[in-house]
Amino acid sequence: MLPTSPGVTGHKNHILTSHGRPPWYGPDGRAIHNAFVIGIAGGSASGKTFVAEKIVKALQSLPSILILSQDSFYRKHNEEELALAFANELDLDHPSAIDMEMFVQCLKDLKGYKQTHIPTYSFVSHQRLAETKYLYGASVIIAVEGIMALLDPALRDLYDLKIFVQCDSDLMLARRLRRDIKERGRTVDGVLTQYLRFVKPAFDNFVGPTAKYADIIIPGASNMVAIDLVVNHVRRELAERHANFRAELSRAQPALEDGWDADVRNWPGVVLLRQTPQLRGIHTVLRDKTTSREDFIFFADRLATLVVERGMDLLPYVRDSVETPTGAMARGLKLDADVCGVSIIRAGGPLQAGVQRVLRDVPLGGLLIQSDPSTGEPLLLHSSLPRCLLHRNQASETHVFLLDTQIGTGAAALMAIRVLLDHGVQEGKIIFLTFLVSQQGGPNVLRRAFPQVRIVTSAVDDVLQSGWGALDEETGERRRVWKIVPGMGYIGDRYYL
Ligand SMILES: Nc1ncnc2c1ncn2[C@@H]1O[C@H](COP(=O)(O)OP(=O)(O)O)[C@@H](O)[C@H]1O
Ligand SMILES: O=c1ccn([C@@H]2O[C@H](COP(=O)(O)O)[C@@H](O)[C@H]2O)c(=O)[nH]1
Repeated sequence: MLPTSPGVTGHKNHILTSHGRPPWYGPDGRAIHNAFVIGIAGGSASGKTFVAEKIVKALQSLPSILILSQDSFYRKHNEEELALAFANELDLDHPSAIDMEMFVQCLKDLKGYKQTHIPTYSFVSHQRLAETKYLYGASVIIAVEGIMALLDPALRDLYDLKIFVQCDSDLMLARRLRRDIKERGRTVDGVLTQYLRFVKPAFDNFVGPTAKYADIIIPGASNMVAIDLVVNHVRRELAERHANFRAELSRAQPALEDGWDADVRNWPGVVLLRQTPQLRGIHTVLRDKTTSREDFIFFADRLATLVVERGMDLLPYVRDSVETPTGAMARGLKLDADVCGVSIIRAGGPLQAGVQRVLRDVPLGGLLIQSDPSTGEPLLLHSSLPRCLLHRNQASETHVFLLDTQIGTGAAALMAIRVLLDHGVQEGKIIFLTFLVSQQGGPNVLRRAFPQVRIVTSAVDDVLQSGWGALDEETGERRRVWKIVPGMGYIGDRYYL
């Protein structure tokens, strides 16, 4: 757990997720635009955090909003620097006090929809802490606040909107005195010494002059009107982006490319399980609407094992030899890959259990993706990836079994693959394991966007039918639904209900 006490920066960098994250990529699977970034600079205690929090609060109906604080990027201090800091004699207001390179890199990652790890800094111990904070999915707003947020040109290049909070210096000093004594364990003398020696000169030399880069100057007090203007501007910008995205999606109806075989079964990346009598028998039970829940679970579990076992054949193996109990040597193979499983919740559940039966101690994670009832768009509601995927260098070496029992339109699959790629997983190391795919729709969408992803399926059904679901009592609306025909119905419901 990260410390969330005052004086520690972990509590400042947080993502607020409200209604889920809509697609941040187009039908080709590539990101359409970058996250919208707001840079907020101003003197110490001018009200930067206050402004950032008010903006985020006003925009809370938008998904995935992050406040990123420059305070997290103070450098690690050695013993000598620490002693100076505790004596209020370390200059923490000079630009060199901030690890600007790391700040820029983290912001670049977030703006490009990649995951990142933010350092944590304690104002009480004047030190960078051992913990880092994993951040991912801030697709909409990143309000970057810090005294030097507008100083570095590389940082400025990343902002879509630049704000400077202009505050009277007496007010800043009064606020700082109160805050540093209450939250950062300082004394009146200490705060004043540091202020006169470092904070004020740094403001005059470095911070104040960056106001010229701002698109908008916000007063440090009584600033709700200015904040409202900013919020309206951001809303307009984001609405425009969303409208463009919709237009692009509607233009890109899935269609077979020239030269593609009309039958999904013959596509290079699609591995269809051999249609043996036992497999067909299992399918018959699962497709039968009169099958009891107990039988459904039993046969779904059997099918999951067969699908996962087939997926195992797509992983790399190396030669191995072992001595047998007879004293002879036997040549064989051993698995040569780090593998994890990520299921699309909750229909991926039966396959997740299958992966656990086949690969002992396999790291597992989940992605909760549901469709928006009003637009039909997929929404990423929750992501809990296994630890091996949180760091890019490890993620790039890991094979991922992505698990969902059906691929219909391919919308959830596309989103899940995008999340994995954002974390650095290699496209060719993603193997989608499923019970059933539709001949139209899903595989077509996936092959077009991510041709290296392989799909292992136990069946291909011919029809993908769209229709309207049951009436929602609360909204009075019906949700657009897709079903594979003949299909197996909603496998998650039949398995878990
Ligand atoms: N517009 C405002 N109205 C009232 N109090 C404010 C306002 N802006 C900031 N403050 C108060 O001033 C103090 C310092 O503000 P903060 O936003 O933490 O400064 P900064 O992030 O610039 O260092 C906080 O206690 C905050 O609540
Ligand atoms: O260990 C530290 C690190 C920084 N400071 C002071 O913090 C302010 C910047 O933070 P704001 O939230 O923008 O006020 C800067 O003026 C440093 O002097 C510190 O006191 N101790």
